Amino acid sequence: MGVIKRQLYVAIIVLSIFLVFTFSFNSYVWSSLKTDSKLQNENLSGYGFRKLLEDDKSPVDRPLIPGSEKRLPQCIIVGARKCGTRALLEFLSLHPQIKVADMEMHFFDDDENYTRGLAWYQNRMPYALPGQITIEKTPRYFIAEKVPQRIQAMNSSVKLIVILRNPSTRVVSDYAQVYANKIAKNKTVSRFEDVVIDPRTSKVNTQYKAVRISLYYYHLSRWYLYFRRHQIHIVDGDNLITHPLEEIREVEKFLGLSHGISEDRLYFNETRGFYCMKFQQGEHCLGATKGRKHPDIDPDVLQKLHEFFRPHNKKLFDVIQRQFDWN
Ligand SMILES: Nc1ncnc2c1ncn2[C@@H]1O[C@H](COP(=O)(O)OS(=O)(=O)O)[C@@H](OP(=O)(O)O)[C@H]1O
Repeated sequence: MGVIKRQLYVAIIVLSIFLVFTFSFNSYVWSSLKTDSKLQNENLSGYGFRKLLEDDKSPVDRPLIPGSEKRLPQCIIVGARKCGTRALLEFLSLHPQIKVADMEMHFFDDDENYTRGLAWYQNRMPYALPGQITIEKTPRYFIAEKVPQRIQAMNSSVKLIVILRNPSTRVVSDYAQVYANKIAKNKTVSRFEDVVIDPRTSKVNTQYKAVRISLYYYHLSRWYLYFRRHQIHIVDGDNLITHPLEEIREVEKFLGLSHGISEDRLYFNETRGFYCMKFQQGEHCLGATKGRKHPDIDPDVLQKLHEFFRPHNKKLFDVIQRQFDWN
């Protein structure tokens, strides 16, 4: 009788272990399948895109799906500020082989973040499947002294994207952004003409930060100290506004990807005056802080700005062996 009882106990234990294992395995497979189809939808639907933006505002870690992992970016959009970095990042997020970090990371330019280490940075990246390229953008990287060296220390063969637009227009755009922020905080604001021209000399105020950021040659030279030419792709920010697909095709080529964003994913939105994106369930334009109306500027001041930038632009064109129509 004792032997039968013992055998019964053993059988019950073995059966329980079997049931627990089967149940856990099934729920794992089921949740993986659900997450997998969610991931595919993310690149296909408006819901997925908005979800991506929501995740950005309250970063919730998504469950790990088999084969996907958070990787350090293989490509970084390093700037320049107000040149179309957000538009490019969002357009690229439509590509099935690209995963973008929606938030600006400020890892390499912020000492406090940098000391948190690469594992911290990596953990803030989106999950990506093998073969997908992870991209982040932080426009301040372009002008921050320590950044090129730090990025090189992370990965000396990383791919970098720099977007440049007419430097004078960039100054106006920069001013418009700061102006809007100040107005929102009830702060006093100065006229563009008063900040961009030094009243003592009547020349362009080279201490004005927005002017300094537009000295592209100066900043880009630092990047060329750490990276080879073929690692840095320059996007024409003015053309990105009017012919985004042309610039996207060049970026796809630079990243070694085939065309993954069809023409019908972008359309010109008459109300916004900019290209927006189409999804199965809707459309998405960039937020109101992109594409602000620029103030009317005194033409003489604009002319002074153009003339100021001309020699700097020439140096830039010599270095990048490419011309832009910025006059
Ligand atoms: N499709 C589309 N929609 C809206 N805006 C577009 C688009 N493509 C390019 N741009 C231009 O992007 C400019 C803002 O640049 P950034 O995104 O780099 O700005 S920021 O540095 O991140 O604040 C922004 O500059 P402003 O027009 O001066 O606001 C736009 O001209």
